[in-house]
Amino acid sequence: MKLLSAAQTREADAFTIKEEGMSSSDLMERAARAFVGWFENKFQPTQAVHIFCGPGNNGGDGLAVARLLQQRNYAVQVYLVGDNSKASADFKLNLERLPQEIPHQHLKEKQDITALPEGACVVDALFGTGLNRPVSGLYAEVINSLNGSNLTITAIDMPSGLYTDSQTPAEGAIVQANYTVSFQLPKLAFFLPQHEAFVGEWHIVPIGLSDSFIAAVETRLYFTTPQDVRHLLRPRKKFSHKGLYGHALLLSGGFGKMGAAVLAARACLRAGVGLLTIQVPATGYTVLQTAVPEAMTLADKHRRHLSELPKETDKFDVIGVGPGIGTERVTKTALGQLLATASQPLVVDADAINIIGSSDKLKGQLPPDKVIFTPHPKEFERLVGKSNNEYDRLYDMLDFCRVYRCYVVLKGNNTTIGTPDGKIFFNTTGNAGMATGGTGDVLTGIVTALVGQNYSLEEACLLGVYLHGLAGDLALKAVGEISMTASDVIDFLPQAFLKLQA
Ligand SMILES: NC(=O)C1=CN([C@@H]2O[C@H](COP(=O)(O)OP(=O)(O)OC[C@H]3O[C@@H](n4cnc5c(N)ncnc54)[C@H](OP(=O)(O)O)[C@@H]3O)[C@@H](O)[C@H]2O)[C@@H](O)CC1
Ligand SMILES: Nc1ncnc2c1ncn2[C@@H]1O[C@H](COP(=O)(O)OP(=O)(O)O)[C@@H](O)[C@H]1O
Ligand SMILES: [K+]
Repeated sequence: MKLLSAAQTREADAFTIKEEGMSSSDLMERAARAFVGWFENKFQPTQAVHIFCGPGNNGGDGLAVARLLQQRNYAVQVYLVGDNSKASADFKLNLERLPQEIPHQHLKEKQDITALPEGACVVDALFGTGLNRPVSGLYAEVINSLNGSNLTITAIDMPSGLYTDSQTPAEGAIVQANYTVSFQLPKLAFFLPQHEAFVGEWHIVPIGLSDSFIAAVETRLYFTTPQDVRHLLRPRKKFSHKGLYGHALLLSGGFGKMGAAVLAARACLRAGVGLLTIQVPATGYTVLQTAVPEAMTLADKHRRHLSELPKETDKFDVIGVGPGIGTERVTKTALGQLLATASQPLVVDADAINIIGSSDKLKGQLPPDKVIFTPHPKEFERLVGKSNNEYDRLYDMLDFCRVYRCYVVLKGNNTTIGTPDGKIFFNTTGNAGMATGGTGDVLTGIVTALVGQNYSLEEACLLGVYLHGLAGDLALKAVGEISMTASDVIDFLPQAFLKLQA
């Protein structure tokens, strides 16, 4: 699904209003109803609701929400913050519609801010996607007092003060919401870890924005939904044989890190590869033969480190390289040979990223349109460099993808995939239980398997990352986030495939 900028969201609102022949206040009413539908499921009418409204349409939403909640027997109190003389037309309309029984108070200066009762629910309707400068003055005072209140805050559309799609200047006050209930589509800001404390848990409520507008609008930003990836999965043909599902080679493992090779290999097999060969340092030979009997194992001549490529590398359809390999000189040399000679796609992870990141020569040898990097944030920094903030990191990632014509899978809570043609996809599966050693090796195995099965590199990234997170989400239900291990993620991979196919 596409992500829209704040400006595109405004255009989508305007287009929808025109297309459906309704007024902007009708759309606002729809938005308020959608918000209230979510709110009712979350909070009981026994809780007092304090709604803080700014001067624009976000404040207008807040006023409409106040009216609808009061109809549903919530005890509502409204605060009109700042100077409302220049308020938006739909704000004014909804202020007129506000029933007299709902107490409302103007907050015009700092002294007007009072403490809220314990247990109250706060609704933040100060600013939404129309925010156009950092929040200061009275609005900042209100925001700071809400943030200090320890009350549960639910933001309408956006946590007030946070820019929708660009870096918020450091001096601006930002609401720290527990929940953000946003209209129709998530906003770019929700996907950046630096905003966790502001956005809280985000939810989307549909408001019927024009499908045709969204289909036509140009963007390079996407988030992955089950619908987006489901259709990518290809069923197996009845008369097919293992030769049709690719022969993958994994170059992985090192002394003390043979487990990385085991995890990547097991995941690779569970993700449907036809044949798998693993090359490990000689001491790992028995480990791999025992732990992964389905795979063929080659022993490197070096006991502790990878130091050579197999004799016939051409026969493999894909090569996954990196988990557990270390950064010894012999390994660097072998990796250099691989980059210089590989004819097939490469999935590059862990220390293979670190080695390439530290050498401009190796970067210069990257074969175009053939490499997928799967760095975690530290490895990303070593490969691409340090960015000023997480927006810049997205642009730096795209630059890197464009210059080297490669794919980058930046791992994290919303793993972010960059493509050489300038697209960015945010994944939506996965959980903090996966923050444990070895889960990245599992991803390498999965993506390698998918490339081996002839999925395009973009498809393999999207599908692999989605399935990896989904397996983690299914594991979460069975073992919880604290006990989850990388092996659990592999164990739930079959169910993840089944769920996506269902
Ligand atoms: N369009 C639609 O039909 C629908 C829209 N919807 C809702 O509308 C929201 C967008 O509404 P919006 O565009 O009116 O902007 P909004 O976020 O309320 O802020 C603008 C106001 O704030 C002011 N202002 C800005 N920054 C400021 C600052 N730092 N400090 C102080 N003031 C500041 C700015 O004033 P000015 O810049 O003129 O001083 C202006 O008055 C969207 O998030 C969703 O909730 C839904 O109802 C669905 C239908
Ligand atoms: N908080 C989180 N939410 C969702 N996924 C996470 C979280 N933390 C880690 N993960 C996932 O777990 C994997 C960790 O990879 P990585 O750091 O390379 O681990 P390792 O090197 O131990 O294998 C990545 O795919 C990442 O997306
Ligand atoms: K808001």
